[in-house]
Amino acid sequence: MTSIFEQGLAPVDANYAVQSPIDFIERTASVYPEFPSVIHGAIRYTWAETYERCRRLASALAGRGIGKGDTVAVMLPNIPAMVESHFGVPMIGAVLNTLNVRLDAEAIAFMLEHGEAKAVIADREFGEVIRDAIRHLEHKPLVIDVNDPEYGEGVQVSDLDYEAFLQEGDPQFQWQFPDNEWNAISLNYTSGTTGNPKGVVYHHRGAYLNALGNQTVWSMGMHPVYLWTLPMFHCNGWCFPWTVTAMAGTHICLRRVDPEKILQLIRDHQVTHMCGAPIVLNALLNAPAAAKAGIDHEVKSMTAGAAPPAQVIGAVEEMGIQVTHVYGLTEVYGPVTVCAWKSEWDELPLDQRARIKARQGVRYHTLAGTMVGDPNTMEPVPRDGKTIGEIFLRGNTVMKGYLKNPTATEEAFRGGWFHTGDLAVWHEDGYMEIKDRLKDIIISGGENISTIEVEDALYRHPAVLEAAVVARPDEKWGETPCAFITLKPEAGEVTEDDIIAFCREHLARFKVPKTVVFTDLPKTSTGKIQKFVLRGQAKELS
Ligand SMILES: Nc1ncnc2c1ncn2[C@@H]1O[C@H](COP(=O)(O)OP(=O)(O)OP(=O)(O)O)[C@@H](O)[C@H]1O
Repeated sequence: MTSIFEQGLAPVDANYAVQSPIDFIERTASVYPEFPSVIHGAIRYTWAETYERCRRLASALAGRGIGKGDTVAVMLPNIPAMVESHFGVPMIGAVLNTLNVRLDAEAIAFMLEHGEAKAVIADREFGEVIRDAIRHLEHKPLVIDVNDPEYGEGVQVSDLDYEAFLQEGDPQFQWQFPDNEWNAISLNYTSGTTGNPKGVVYHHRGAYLNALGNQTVWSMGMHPVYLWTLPMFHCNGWCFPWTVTAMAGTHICLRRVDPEKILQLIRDHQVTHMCGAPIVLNALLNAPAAAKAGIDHEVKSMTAGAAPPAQVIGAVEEMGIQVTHVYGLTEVYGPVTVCAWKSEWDELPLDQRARIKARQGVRYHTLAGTMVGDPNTMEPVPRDGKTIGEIFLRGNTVMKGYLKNPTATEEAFRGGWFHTGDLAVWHEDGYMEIKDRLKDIIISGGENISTIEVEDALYRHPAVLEAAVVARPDEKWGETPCAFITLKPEAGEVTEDDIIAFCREHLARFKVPKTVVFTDLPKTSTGKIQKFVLRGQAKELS
């Protein structure tokens, strides 16, 4: 007897195809050609037009000798050219390197050189930086200038205009599927909250899976109206350029995060979905009441990038915006776990619901496994909601590795898991809850203090707009919590003592900040608070 496994049913062309998210645009453009694809101010495209523009881009790049395995860098805000790059570049087997638009010329030059970019597509807003960066390069890439009519300023980066470049391309270009789904689709440098950028390489299969994973965990139906409040340069917009296209949705472009503009676009276009760091949600909450008025349709938001304080989740939901809380990193294509919601929690009071939702949750369907474990023994911690361990992830939506950095790659994958550097507890129901990043946790008198827990308490203070807590070196305790706080404009007089007294009511005594600094908080381009900058400031205080 031979088993079914031994019947020689090998994969053949008829039953085994490469998985790539560029496939989605062909389907959407052929099924829904007249549906709106991209809206940017006065610019409106249909899916037939967007598909044509992507094919032109692919063809024009190929015409300039760019092809399989070459890197094409883009320095773009969330505009149509950015959506088009997510398809046009990989259509020729090239690798899309989305650059962080907040970086300076030196950092950009490093990335262009390290990633060996053959072409750069750049918006004039960043013209000066790109010009400076390219001056430093030995091998000059082809530079394409994007003159966005919605911007109309900036510095021209080359004589080759993006629209003219598209005209060089064939709108019916017969693009090729990758011959292997393990081929690289994109290169994303880590955003540098830790200061050391590493080139994270994604493959077609992972991008395809995470794009569909997003749709599944969010129960996203057909034709979402998706507002680009998350930078597409960050983990390829968490794979949403591909998700929204798969669902024949409309990409609503947005050059910069401006709460009043966001609220206006939500109203004008009846936006159904948007993503962003908790700080973006907080900014919407604190927008003027008039700007918030008149939104009466259902809006869904997905948040990650930092721990959303329960207070922020509760207040946003009260405002009528439903929150889905996800967690991930650049190394795993954006979000890969979700606080999967259960209807039995619907009846709980808002505050309790928000606390449950503040947990980072369980794996996406498209991720193989999560574990909270001891980083030395790699043994899982007990599911008691108390023991802290590191979060480990594994599966098809973990990066290929770091570009030209085998040591860091090996280290990151040690023991068969991807090491996140995030510390969490595991609850009895299998949901993870982050307590801190390994490098952020405060150790005071031998006790661990979760900066997230202290921040959560601070956000409950009615005068606090934003808060971040870091370790301040201390002779007696080793470290003590130091709180940096931005007050709401209408807060009035609030003192260090007021904040400390408030924290005493909500936290164990050893967790209460010993120092409070009122200031503006330094942030990354994705809206994350740069704790390493604050740690430096806290050190100086000592
Ligand atoms: N839902 C979440 N809750 C708490 N923290 C989160 C959540 N989502 C993401 N994070 C934090 O963001 C980190 C991933 O961020 P990202 O990959 O953008 O890198 P970065 O921190 O901005 O830059 P770098 O890795 O260079 O320091 C996670 O490791 C985690 O610490």
